Amino acid sequence: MRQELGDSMEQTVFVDVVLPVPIPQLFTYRVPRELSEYVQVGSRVVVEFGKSRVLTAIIAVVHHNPPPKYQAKYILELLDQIPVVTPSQLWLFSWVAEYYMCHIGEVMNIALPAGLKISSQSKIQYNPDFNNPELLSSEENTFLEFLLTQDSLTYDEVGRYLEKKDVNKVIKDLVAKHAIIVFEELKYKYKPKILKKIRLKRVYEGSEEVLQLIDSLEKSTKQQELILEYLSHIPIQDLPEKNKAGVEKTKLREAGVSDSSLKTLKDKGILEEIEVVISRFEESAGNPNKVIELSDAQREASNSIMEKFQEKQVVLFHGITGSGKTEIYIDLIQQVLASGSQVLFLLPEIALTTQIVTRLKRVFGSSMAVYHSKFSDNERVEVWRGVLDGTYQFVVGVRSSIFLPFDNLGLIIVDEEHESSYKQFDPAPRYHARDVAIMLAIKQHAKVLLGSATPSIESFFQAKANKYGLVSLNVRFGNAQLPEIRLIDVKKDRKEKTLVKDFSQLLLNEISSNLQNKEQTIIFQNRRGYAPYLNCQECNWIGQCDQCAVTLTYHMQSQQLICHYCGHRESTRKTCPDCGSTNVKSVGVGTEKIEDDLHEIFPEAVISRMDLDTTRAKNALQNIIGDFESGEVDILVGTQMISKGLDFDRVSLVGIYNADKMIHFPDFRAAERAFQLITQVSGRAGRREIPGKVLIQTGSPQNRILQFVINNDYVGFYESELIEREGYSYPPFTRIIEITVKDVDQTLAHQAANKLAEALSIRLGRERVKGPEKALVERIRNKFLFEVWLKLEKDKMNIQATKEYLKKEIVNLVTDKKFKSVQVIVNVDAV
Ligand SMILES: Nc1ncnc2c1ncn2[C@@H]1O[C@H](COP(=O)(O)OP(=O)(O)OP(=O)(O)O)[C@@H](O)[C@H]1O
Ligand SMILES: [Zn+2]
Repeated sequence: MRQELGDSMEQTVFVDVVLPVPIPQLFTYRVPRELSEYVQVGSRVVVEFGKSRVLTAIIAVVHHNPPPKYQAKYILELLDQIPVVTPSQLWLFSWVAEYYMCHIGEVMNIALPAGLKISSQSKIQYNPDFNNPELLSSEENTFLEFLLTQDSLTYDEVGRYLEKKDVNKVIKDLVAKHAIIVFEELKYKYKPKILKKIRLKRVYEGSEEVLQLIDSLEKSTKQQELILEYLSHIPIQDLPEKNKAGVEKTKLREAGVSDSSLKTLKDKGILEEIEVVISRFEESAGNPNKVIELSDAQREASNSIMEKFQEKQVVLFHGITGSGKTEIYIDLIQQVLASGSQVLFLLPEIALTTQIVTRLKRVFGSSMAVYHSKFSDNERVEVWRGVLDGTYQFVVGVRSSIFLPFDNLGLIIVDEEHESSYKQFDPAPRYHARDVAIMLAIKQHAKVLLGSATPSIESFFQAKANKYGLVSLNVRFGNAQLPEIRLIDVKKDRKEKTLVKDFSQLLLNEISSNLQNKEQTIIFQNRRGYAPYLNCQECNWIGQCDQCAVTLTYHMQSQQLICHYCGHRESTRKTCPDCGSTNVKSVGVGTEKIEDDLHEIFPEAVISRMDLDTTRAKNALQNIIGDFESGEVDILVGTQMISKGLDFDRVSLVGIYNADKMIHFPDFRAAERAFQLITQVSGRAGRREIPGKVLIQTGSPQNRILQFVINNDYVGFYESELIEREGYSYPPFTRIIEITVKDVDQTLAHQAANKLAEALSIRLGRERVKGPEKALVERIRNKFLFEVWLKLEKDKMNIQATKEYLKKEIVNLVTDKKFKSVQVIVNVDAV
């Protein structure tokens, strides 16, 4: 907060600011006297950083102490009279930085929408003092002549003029010859949305005046028509005060009004044009008081959640698929909003673009804001400001919405709390939104509701330990029953040669009878593309990414081989690059191939596909879901995207094409993930009157996880998984810090990782330090990756002290000349 200045008003004011860059400390700047009264914590300032960068920073402290070690520069500009970042946010940013071992500037960078960070761009200008034209080459001369005709040019514009990609050298030379000047121009990123409107000048507002005006235009039919058209929108004869708001220009145009008559009437001083700033979000006709009738079981669950909140900050709500968790959330949200507090509802990325938002909008209308990565920066800025000024008391958003400027939260709901997409992988901060939400709630004395049909092992553990309240809902809403789940032994079918394109007869029969009954089917395969790889049948060549240690995935539609790690693409090959054979085949199965095979087997069926490849465009996902909802599509093939909280009426069959990859994945969380994913996908079946069936194709029907899945036994799964976790010291018994050491030189990366692991084990003990080992994908974008894992027992280790020690050891490593090029990445609570 701003400190009292008392009678020392003459003293120079300094501010310590957070800069959106990875540096460990705050920087001090000096405030020009004319601004010193206005600087406040949480306001943005524009400052120069380094020699040529201009950045937006946030004021964290206002004081009178000049920095001891350097001469403070002046702030260049103060952007806000009213702070855009709250004290609670600044606190959260530094908590996140500390906990996830990154810099506060990196948190700020992720938290603030780009539209709130003005940036600078370099431009060049002719130097008016230049008088050595003999120094210039003829090319430079021509360019300078062109520059003289322009005010200034951006680097891009220079590139376009010179038809060169890299103009740095050209510019550097010209600067050295003092022929041009480089300067920074600030670009404001946020642009308000402007609506152009037309209205009558005030003198015509009265009914007498209007009538006279119409009469006076007797001879100019077009102009008279325009006035009459205007009056049809705004009957100022009856309501003169309506004139003030005017009519949208586009509305008049739609009615056939020409620009020329508009211009004439403007020139004559009869009409005027005004611009108003409007919201980017449509006013939707919500009915804020829509009453939900909860079923008895739902009402009981809702009451029980409220009761548990009396004692516990966090409640875990374990409600099976289709139990109607959303309706219960709505009930709770209404109660909290009515008490005057803010509510944040977190959803995983995919779930958010879809049905649930529509359902919430219907209840909460335009008082609810949505915060999403497919929104433009401008839209994000409007949500940010709307939360600040109280327009939005309720926000539904993805993980980054925990950074919005709330100051009075009453409830945070984390739906599908088990979802790993709540954890950010790259770049830093590598935070887990669920865990940050709990910290935020503690800070603001709010409650947290974690909801899932398949809770994370961590959360269920906390609930069992009585740290969180636990509420369970074990019946589906209405008359719906949980689906019947059966395993199909594909090994047996393969031996008996009854598989058709790797589909079992049983699954095909069920799909076929579903088609006859006009019921819908979902087929799940957790692999996109056509086939995992291309393989030469003669010499065994396999298509690999040049830069990453992975096979390239074959995509048939685009006829490309694509690396799913770095995005590298190349066109497919008909012949083997090694031996020249034409016997090159695709091996393995992705969603694109399944769609293709099903087309062949069921030519009459309408089939659609939902994966990363088909949903890139802005509305693609909605369209796929819409077509499936409306019943136009018979079979939907998809990756894990189809498991995310979708609610369809007529799905009576879910087929899981191959469960084996999921259950045999080499990762301590593989079992948990597989159980969650298969249960969630299965949960899309039979959500209404029609009972659902789930068929799972597998080579390991005896597998522990699958046995729990078919019995719908979450608690059994949890208990068995917990034994495994305890045996191997994995979370929830430990915290895991994953350290990745990267370098283009494999040996160097390995040596560096070894050195770090050695240093860490001296203090922590060998048994707490695992590795270094090659990462699962050992090379990405030409860098070799080695991982060191710290397993820190929660009850024995001082995590804070360990982190400090780790920081120190990393600094030791990277300041060693030998390892100068090595990059170290720390991921706290890696998942
Ligand atoms: N009280 C209610 N009144 C009317 N319809 C309801 C009610 N409760 C639930 N439903 C309907 O039942 C269906 C399932 O509810 P919902 O999608 O909220 O389940 P869920 O618990 O979120 O399941 P999942 O975890 O599988 O996503 C929805 O279509 C929902 O509209
Ligand atoms: Zn690659």
